Amino acid sequence: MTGPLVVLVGPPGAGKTTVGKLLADRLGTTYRDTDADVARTAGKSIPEIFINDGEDHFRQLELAAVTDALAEHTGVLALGGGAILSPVARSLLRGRPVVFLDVGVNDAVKRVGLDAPRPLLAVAPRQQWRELMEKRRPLYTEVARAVVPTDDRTPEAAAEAVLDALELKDA
Ligand SMILES: Nc1ncnc2c1ncn2[C@@H]1O[C@H](COP(=O)(O)OP(=O)(O)OP(=O)(O)O)[C@@H](O)[C@H]1O
Ligand SMILES: O=C(O)C1=C[C@@H](O)[C@@H](O)[C@H](O)C1
Ligand SMILES: [Mg+2]
Repeated sequence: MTGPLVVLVGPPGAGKTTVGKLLADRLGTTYRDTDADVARTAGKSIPEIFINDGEDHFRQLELAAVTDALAEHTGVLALGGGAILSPVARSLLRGRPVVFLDVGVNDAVKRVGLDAPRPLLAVAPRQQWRELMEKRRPLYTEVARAVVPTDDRTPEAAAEAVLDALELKDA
């Protein structure tokens, strides 16, 4: 099956974007992010899509972006945190080199607090993050070939662990 060399999944704050870019550099390949694809297609930011058009519309755009990226991209691909909610997306991920970047609530909330606004964590980040993970952990685990914990790990160390897990060290 052709397609991405690495697909990263995981909740907001897991470091998919940060680690994905490091991995692409390490592998001498390109990085693609379905969140960026969706924002480009819609011509607005993700928070704006959530506010103006609603989450359901965002999820439709996201599934189209995931489908296209899996068909076209051969480098490192980071999926939006909620992309795995779609059963269609999960079935498209079968047999792919998917890594679940895991993170606990403490590190995740610390990290997302430093970064761009996440619409799903805007009100009560800790509680919303926990609820989201309760529902999603089984889905991230289901699609993943490997799980890489990122708590107390730098993005560089997490990228190394992904290469080890997928046996891409000599790639
Ligand atoms: N292992 C890490 N240790 C410390 N900080 C990190 C780590 N990974 C990412 N970060 C920081 O956490 C923030 C969120 O990271 P990033 O945007 O890569 O997460 P994401 O998984 O792509 O989130 P989203 O699902 O919202 O796209 C950034 O400020 C980033 O610099
Ligand atoms: O976890 C989620 O549902 C999301 C994560 C981000 O990557 C974006 O796709 C958006 O903010 C929704
Ligand atoms: Mg990201």
